[in-house]
Amino acid sequence: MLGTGKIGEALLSGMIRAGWSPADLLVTARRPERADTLRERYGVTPVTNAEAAKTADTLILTVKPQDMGALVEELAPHVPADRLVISGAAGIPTAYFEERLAAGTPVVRVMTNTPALVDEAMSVISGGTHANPAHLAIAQEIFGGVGKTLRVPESQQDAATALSGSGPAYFYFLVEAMTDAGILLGLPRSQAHDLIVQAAIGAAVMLRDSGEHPVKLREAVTSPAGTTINAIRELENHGVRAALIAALEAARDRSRELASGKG
Ligand SMILES: NC(=O)C1=CN([C@@H]2O[C@H](COP(=O)(O)OP(=O)(O)OC[C@H]3O[C@@H](n4cnc5c(N)ncnc54)[C@H](O)[C@@H]3O)[C@@H](O)[C@H]2O)C=CC1
Ligand SMILES: O=C(O)[C@@H]1CCC=N1
Repeated sequence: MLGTGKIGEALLSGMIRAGWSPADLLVTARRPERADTLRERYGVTPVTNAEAAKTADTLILTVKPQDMGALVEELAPHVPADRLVISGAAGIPTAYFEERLAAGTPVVRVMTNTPALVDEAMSVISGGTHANPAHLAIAQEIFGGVGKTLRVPESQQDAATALSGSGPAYFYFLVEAMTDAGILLGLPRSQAHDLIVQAAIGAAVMLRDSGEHPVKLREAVTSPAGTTINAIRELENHGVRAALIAALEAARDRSRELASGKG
């Protein structure tokens, strides 16, 4: 794991929960204190990027897109062409790595999300030019340990980033806003928070397990001349549906921009 920050640590902890031996996992970090923390917390071995490049079978790059150029430049002289390189960065295409690493290097691009911390990630996987089914299977095994995986053509990665990569943030934002609404309606903050979080969990499980379309689920909540339809009318009046479509389009566009190296 190279660049073990929030996503790298979430994946690392998930791999250990899924049965990977810490003795088989190498990590790199920019700050020595961070490396010490990872060693103490997980029993993994901190190494330099160059050491990882030379010795690890699979390199998982989890630095920010803006830091990827420097990392790949540092790795390039050391990575043998038979090493699998997995990038977890938003925006950056597999071709970026193929152009900078040894000819024929297999590259897999994965967009995961922070619920990897609770084994409920959604990880979207695409292979580059030299990634064969065995390479994709390795990525699927690693990320399958922290949640669901889906293989998509790389052309869909920016959209997937907007939907599931960033997706948890939208739900946290909604919970925050609805908790504020609870305050306005006179509930204590902690109670408002608990009510909304449990409503979110209940709705998420219904969405996953009921087999019903979201429209049907919403209709079942929306009684004639009842409370819900008044709320829905306000959401439509305020253009919330259009706002969400525009928001995800903006996230998709930013992912595309990151590919072109815009910091
Ligand atoms: N945070 C999220 O929800 C998601 C993030 N991602 C992607 O994951 C990547 C990492 O994001 P975060 O974990 O949020 O960022 P982060 O900043 O928490 O982690 C990146 C880590 O890489 C380290 N680093 C940077 N350059 C390095 C180098 N040359 N050598 C060693 N370590 C280095 C930094 O010190 C930092 O600890 C990004 O590319 C992002 O697009 C993907 C899905 C979701
Ligand atoms: O905001 C970001 O750029 C990263 C990628 C997807 C989620 N977080």
